[in-house]
Amino acid sequence: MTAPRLIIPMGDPAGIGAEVTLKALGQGTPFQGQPCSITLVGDRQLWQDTHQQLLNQGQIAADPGNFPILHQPLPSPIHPGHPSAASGAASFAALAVAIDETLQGKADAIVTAPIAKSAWKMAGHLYPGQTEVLGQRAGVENVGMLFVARSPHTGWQLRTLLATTHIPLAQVPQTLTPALMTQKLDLLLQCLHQDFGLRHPRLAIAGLNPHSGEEGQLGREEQDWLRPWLGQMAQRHPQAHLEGPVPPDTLWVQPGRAWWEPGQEGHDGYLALYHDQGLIPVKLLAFDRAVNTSIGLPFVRTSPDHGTAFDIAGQGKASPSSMEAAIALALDLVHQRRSTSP
Ligand SMILES: NC(=O)C1=CN([C@@H]2O[C@H](COP(=O)(O)OP(=O)(O)OC[C@H]3O[C@@H](n4cnc5c(N)ncnc54)[C@H](O)[C@@H]3O)[C@@H](O)[C@H]2O)C=CC1
Ligand SMILES: NCC(=O)COP(=O)(O)O
Repeated sequence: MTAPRLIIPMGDPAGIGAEVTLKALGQGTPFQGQPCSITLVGDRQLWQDTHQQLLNQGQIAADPGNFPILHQPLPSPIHPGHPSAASGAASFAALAVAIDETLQGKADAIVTAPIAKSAWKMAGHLYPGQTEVLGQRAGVENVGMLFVARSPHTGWQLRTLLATTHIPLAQVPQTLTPALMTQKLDLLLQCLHQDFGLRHPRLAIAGLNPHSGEEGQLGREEQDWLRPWLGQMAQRHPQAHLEGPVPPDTLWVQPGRAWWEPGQEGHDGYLALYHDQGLIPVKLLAFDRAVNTSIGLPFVRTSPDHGTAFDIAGQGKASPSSMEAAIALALDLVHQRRSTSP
């Protein structure tokens, strides 16, 4: 069996993508003792300049010269911390190359460095994020945004799927429908089985309103359709244990305990109804180690949970820990899928 082949597009060249990637790769490969091959995508000179700058600061960073680089020249000069149409065009092109290579069977997993959606817009690429581009190019409509983080204190793994992602808050109630929720729940259960080996998972599903609506006094979605929908889902998935709609504030008490206190149990997965409902607890607990994973794709895709960090770009201050976790999880998922594929 060949070692997993990972491909890493640089992300926004005005951000911290190259820095966290080279720091995470440290001495090169194998990665944390695991054999793998890594291909970098992006402007060769920028990879090399980033390496040189980190070396000048006495930091540990892998030499990009030790990896194959699929060179994507910058359309015009980039200034760290300043996203532009050029930086957006470059990050979009690098992602497109990584997807093409993977769909052609030349890589097993894509580990994306962060892009800026605003820079994509400046470059004329009107996508809410990388997830949608990955789904479209892979021909998959139902892609899920799952955040995965392992507690360094207890070893417990937090897994949170977002039912809706990059839409304005005001659009959340009308976007959430029983059909969408069914798609996302099916996807989460399939992923927990395929990628994490969990056949009988315990899941908690968030409510939308304070106190899950308090019998309609604080919002009606729970009683109008979320509760009946959950009843149907319990019949559709008798192998799983589904709880909800859990009041969205108290939902996160138990994962907090499971994260910090040995012996505490959390659920195997959480279904949050919108971006910040799921990501505020994820980032509060695990900003330094959570991984954004796209589920439903025909290949593995992971990414650090943070963004481009333009405020510290080019300064050598960025922490590589979430990128390290993203690379490690990509390797785990490739191994897991290989072991379960027929
Ligand atoms: N996976 C992706 O491609 C993601 C991209 N973004 C994009 O990133 C851009 C900036 O978003 P923000 O909300 O400002 O989030 P951000 O994560 O880039 O920055 C938030 C704060 O965390 C700090 N930070 C982020 N990563 C860090 C690291 N590795 N080490 C040390 N400090 C770090 C930053 O300096 C900043 O103070 C936006 O354009 C957004 O669309 C945001 C999240 C994920
Ligand atoms: N908040 C998560 C995020 O912005 C990542 O989005 P994507 O680019 O991975 O779709």
